[in-house]
Amino acid sequence: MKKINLAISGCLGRMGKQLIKSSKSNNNFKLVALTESKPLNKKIAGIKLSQNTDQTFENTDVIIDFTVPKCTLEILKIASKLKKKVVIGTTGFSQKEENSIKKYSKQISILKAGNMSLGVNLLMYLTEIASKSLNDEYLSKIFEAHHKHKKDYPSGTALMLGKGIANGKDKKFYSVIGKKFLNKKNFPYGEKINFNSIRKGEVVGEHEVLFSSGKEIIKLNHEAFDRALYSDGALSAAIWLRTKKPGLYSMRDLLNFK
Ligand SMILES: NC(=O)C1=CN([C@@H]2O[C@H](COP(=O)(O)OP(=O)(O)OC[C@H]3O[C@@H](n4cnc5c(N)ncnc54)[C@H](O)[C@@H]3O)[C@@H](O)[C@H]2O)C=CC1
Ligand SMILES: O=C(O)C1=N[C@H](C(=O)O)C[C@H](O)C1
Repeated sequence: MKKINLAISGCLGRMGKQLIKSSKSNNNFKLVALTESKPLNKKIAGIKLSQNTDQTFENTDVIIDFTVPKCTLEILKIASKLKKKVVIGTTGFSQKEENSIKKYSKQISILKAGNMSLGVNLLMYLTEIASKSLNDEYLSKIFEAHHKHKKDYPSGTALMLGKGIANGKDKKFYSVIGKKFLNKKNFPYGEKINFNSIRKGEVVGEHEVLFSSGKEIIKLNHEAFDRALYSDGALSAAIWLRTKKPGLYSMRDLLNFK
């Protein structure tokens, strides 16, 4: 089968570097473009780094984006004009930006996931089942820990897990979001879902969903140790997206966790 011409944005970032490494050892891909936020006279894997322009992406089949929301929207504007497919791993979007992504997905195929790992998407599915199975005596809260460089909180994964709790109760997610704590030693359960985000060291990613009745606590936990987890998921998404018509897809569509 013809190789997928791949572009990676944010190529000097933690995920960008991981994606270059993982794509170079994956025969399904030919790396054709690498972008960064400013002009750099630098080559990686024989490819001259550039910025996000029509010309940069002209020869691309799929763009994988793990950057910042502003960059993602910049890429989607170009991708929708050139009819390119996009895998979005970036997190920290506002509601307005989420709505823009939805609008672009009417024109092009987009797979967007706050966490590209099989484990977290399975955890979200298990969270939905737990939330559906437990009565309203059980309150819930979500804990997450990441490296000290991470700017957004709660993490995209924590928000996914919160959505899993809401889905289990057949409620709108935004109606059940509680308090968002940062670097608290302890944090309370509430009538809504409270979040606590710890930023320390070089933690790759840890998430825990807790359900408590006061008489017992049920904990669902995921720990990531290697960013290859995410790049492998993103590359699988790029392959899966190849045959998909315009629309907004998630890893749950790819993994078939219904
Ligand atoms: N969905 C998932 O499975 C995962 C998502 N992430 C998310 O990916 C994003 C990036 O994470 P990291 O790689 O750790 O961050 P990072 O800060 O190490 O890398 C981001 C890169 O994007 C670049 N960038 C910013 N604006 C740009 C522009 N206009 N054009 C091109 N490049 C631009 C930056 O210069 C930087 O090199 C975060 O939102 C994070 O939450 C991270 C890991 C897994
Ligand atoms: O910034 C990170 O590192 C990660 N971000 C994603 C998130 O916001 O959930 C996914 C993963 O947890 C790593």
